[in-house]
Amino acid sequence: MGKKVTVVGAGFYGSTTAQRLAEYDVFDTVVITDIVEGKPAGLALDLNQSRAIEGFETKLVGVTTGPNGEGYEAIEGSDVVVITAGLPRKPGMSRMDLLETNAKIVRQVSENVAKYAPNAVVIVVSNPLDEMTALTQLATQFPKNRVLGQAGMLDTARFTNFVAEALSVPVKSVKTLTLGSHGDTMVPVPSRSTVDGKPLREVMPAEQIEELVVKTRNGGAEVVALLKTGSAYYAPSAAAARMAKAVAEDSGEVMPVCAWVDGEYGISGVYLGVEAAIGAEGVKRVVETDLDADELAALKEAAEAVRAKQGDIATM
Ligand SMILES: NC(=O)C1=CN([C@@H]2O[C@H](COP(=O)(O)OP(=O)(O)OC[C@H]3O[C@@H](n4cnc5c(N)ncnc54)[C@H](O)[C@@H]3O)[C@@H](O)[C@H]2O)C=CC1
Ligand SMILES: CC(=O)C(=O)O
Repeated sequence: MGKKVTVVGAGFYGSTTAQRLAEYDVFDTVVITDIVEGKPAGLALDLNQSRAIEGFETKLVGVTTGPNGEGYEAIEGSDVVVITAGLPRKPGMSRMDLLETNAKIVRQVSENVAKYAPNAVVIVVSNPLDEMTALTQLATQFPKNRVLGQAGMLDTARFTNFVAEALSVPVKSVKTLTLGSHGDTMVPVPSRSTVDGKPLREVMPAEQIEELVVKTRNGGAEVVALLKTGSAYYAPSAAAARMAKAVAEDSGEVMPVCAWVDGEYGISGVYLGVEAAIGAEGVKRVVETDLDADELAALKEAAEAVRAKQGDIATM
């Protein structure tokens, strides 16, 4: 049977994710849902009309859902569900300021996903990301490997871009890594970063690396401050779409994602940004990498910060 993916939320993140997923042409169907009357259907109509130009066969279906789960039958049989529903930040807001509002939205969406797409892998993007990923697992009661969050790919892509720009080298020649939370305790990992295979620390002074680490942590806020009306979506949707593709193709590709950590790095019982192999079952395995002592300490600190918040969301 053909593959099916659902994108919940037809805002900036959801619509660009749906477009990327359709253009990959690896799914038979992309369903896009929102609570706004007509918007998902309009987006699907528009995207379907681009098929003849872009040359993809994937069919898009847009559905408006109601407060009591009306319309959710459309997501039945989804192999993957990407949850983008929720408010984005405005200038001056932290991701954590979205916690209570988005928790209500994500819980309602998750309960319907559990009911109508009980076998799906769920990729969460709504903020605050680490907490919303934990909440989705709680509300769906899906196995922990089948619920993961998108953040690390985006944060890593930002770090890579900043290094490439600073050194005026092709993006392709740069490899970086970012772990930890999608927030203040994000952990960019210079020790695992290279330029043309050479350690980043050999080609860039320590102070400049530190500047780019800080710029990476503020990567999302910098875009919010410029856009003023919402948050980033081109790079974020590229990351979520790649994760959904890896699930559909059962590729086993290793990506930085928010995954359930159970003993890796000496950390247990928390959703955290780590590298993981992604496939049909979601997270196939968490992949540990060597970290410097200070990077490992920062990752443990991130785990404790996220754990404290993930406790609160159980009651939201
Ligand atoms: N994890 C990450 O790296 C990133 C996360 N985000 C987060 O993604 C979320 C979406 O961002 P945008 O698309 O830019 O916002 P947006 O405001 O453009 O779209 C959000 C959409 O969610 C819809 N929605 C609200 N309640 C819903 C429900 N119960 N069911 C279905 N749809 C519902 C709204 O009607 C709206 O169309 C935000 O929480 C944002 O902070 C954004 C960028 C990066
Ligand atoms: C919005 C958000 O989380 C980001 O751009 O990183």
